[in-house]
Amino acid sequence: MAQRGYDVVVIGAGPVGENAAARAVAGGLTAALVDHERFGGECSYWACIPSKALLRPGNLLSDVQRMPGVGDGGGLDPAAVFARRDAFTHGGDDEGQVEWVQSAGIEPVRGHARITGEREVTVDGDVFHARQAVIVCTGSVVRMPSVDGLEELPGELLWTSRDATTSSTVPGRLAVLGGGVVGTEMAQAWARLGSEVHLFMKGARPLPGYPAFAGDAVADGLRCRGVRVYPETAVERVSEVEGSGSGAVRITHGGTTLDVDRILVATGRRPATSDLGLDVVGLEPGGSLPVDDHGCVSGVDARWLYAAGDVTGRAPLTHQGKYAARIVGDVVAAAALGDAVNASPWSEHTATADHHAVPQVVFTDPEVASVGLREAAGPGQRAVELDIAVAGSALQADDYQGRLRAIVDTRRDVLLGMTFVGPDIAELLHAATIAVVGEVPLHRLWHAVPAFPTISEVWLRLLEEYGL
Ligand SMILES: Cc1cc2nc3c(=O)[nH]c(=O)nc-3n(C[C@H](O)[C@H](O)[C@H](O)COP(=O)(O)OP(=O)(O)OC[C@H]3O[C@@H](n4cnc5c(N)ncnc54)[C@H](O)[C@@H]3O)c2cc1C
Ligand SMILES: NC(=O)c1ccc[n+]([C@@H]2O[C@H](COP(=O)([O-])OP(=O)(O)OC[C@H]3O[C@@H](n4cnc5c(N)ncnc54)[C@H](O)[C@@H]3O)[C@@H](O)[C@H]2O)c1
Repeated sequence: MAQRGYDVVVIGAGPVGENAAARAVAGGLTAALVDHERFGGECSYWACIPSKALLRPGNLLSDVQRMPGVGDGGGLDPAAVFARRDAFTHGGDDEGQVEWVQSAGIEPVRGHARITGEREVTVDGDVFHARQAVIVCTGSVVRMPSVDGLEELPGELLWTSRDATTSSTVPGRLAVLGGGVVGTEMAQAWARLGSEVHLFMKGARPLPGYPAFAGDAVADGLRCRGVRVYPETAVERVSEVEGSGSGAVRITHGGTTLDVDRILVATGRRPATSDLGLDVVGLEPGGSLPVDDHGCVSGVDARWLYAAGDVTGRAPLTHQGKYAARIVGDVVAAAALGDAVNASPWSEHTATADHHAVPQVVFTDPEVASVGLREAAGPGQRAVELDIAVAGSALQADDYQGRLRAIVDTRRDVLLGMTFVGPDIAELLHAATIAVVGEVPLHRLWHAVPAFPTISEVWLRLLEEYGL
């Protein structure tokens, strides 16, 4: 049993853990980074990167099909799409990622980490002492819904997001359970790759956290690609179809049945804390690790336990987790040097954006992009909604359909949130994020003249609609 000492021990080498460790090292500390699976985490091999690699060809094809004069684009070549995806994920090989970790001056450690005491982590028998801090970045894992028969289903028939992002076989018929972000993106991708897709959801439309016009547009887009959308439909039971040979799943809903080849469960995720030793520090295993705005875990004395990313239950997105990681790394480095932690909102040590300006893009066709508030939440807030119908959008695609909603603080004349839906709007989002974070007065935004003819000209229409 070896004993090793570092200033910081980071558990979990996903995008968040890597950034926390790198930032601590840049601040002059030593850091060990432990992972029990692949360096690069969920995002690199089973989530953001492969899912976007699967979606982009289909969305590009839709762009082509909306444009007279460039042919119909043919169809997708699934083998080529899978090969490009596998190039992005290096076929699951994380050696390049480990090399980057080493080049950043971080010590990579492979193994399962558990907290075994104050400032102490044990990895497969070896004890790591963290002089300054332990930072937990263990991410999240799939949450299985309680559907009758799901647990008994043979593994090869049941897909999670890991199968949906890594499969190189196109199922003939695919049922998707859950109309959230994973459900809609993967329904879109696999329909484009050739599957007959059936998308089941509890609510009236997909993407329940978004304005209704966004969910409706995504549902229409999916239907347009042949997806059968089942709103307000509870799947009551699933079972293997007997004698189906290669395997098929029977889905029972509302008194009818449907047979498919695979079922993808996309009903959410839970924090990866069940086997982390949280009980040793008086926390509940399996729950999220609530943190303050400096990333310090609440309910643990002496400020040595920090967390960032999906495990905290804050915004479960790669970019927001990396933002939290940069802050935690800087906070821990400052504390080690005896420097004061700057507790002011919007300071280098405070994750203020988590409360006001979390951006997210759903890469369906149409895309949905939002930051900050999506609904007016009280007095002094006004929702301004309009179609995206400017010269730039008309030139972008024939029959371009898009819409936006802005939430404005009418007392301060600043933007609190923005939601866009439409083809090719993802890159519009950062302008909105800057306006929200910078609290740029709308009368000043009036002078930010959008170039003609771009889709961004909708900003001018928005300000006119607001009354400028
Ligand atoms: C299908 C899908 C698509 C997504 N697409 C996007 C997207 O387009 N954009 C976006 O912003 N977000 C997206 N997300 C969300 C994104 O993947 C997560 O927010 C992100 O991966 C969180 O990073 P993390 O570092 O906190 O956790 P993870 O990436 O999950 O990494 C955690 C790491 O910790 C390791 N670990 C866990 N427990 C231990 C332990 N006890 N000991 C050692 N190691 C441990 C794991 O092996 C893993 O490597 C997507 C998610 C899914 C499922
Ligand atoms: N582009 C992106 O930014 C992106 C892409 C994919 C995932 N992610 C992130 O990953 C996380 C996980 O995504 P997700 O889609 O798994 O979770 P989610 O929480 O976004 O969606 C899950 C959906 O499943 C529904 N649901 C739950 N139980 C159900 C049941 N029994 N039957 C039918 N529907 C049921 C929920 O109502 C919800 O709408 C999210 O936080 C998301 O932000 C982000």
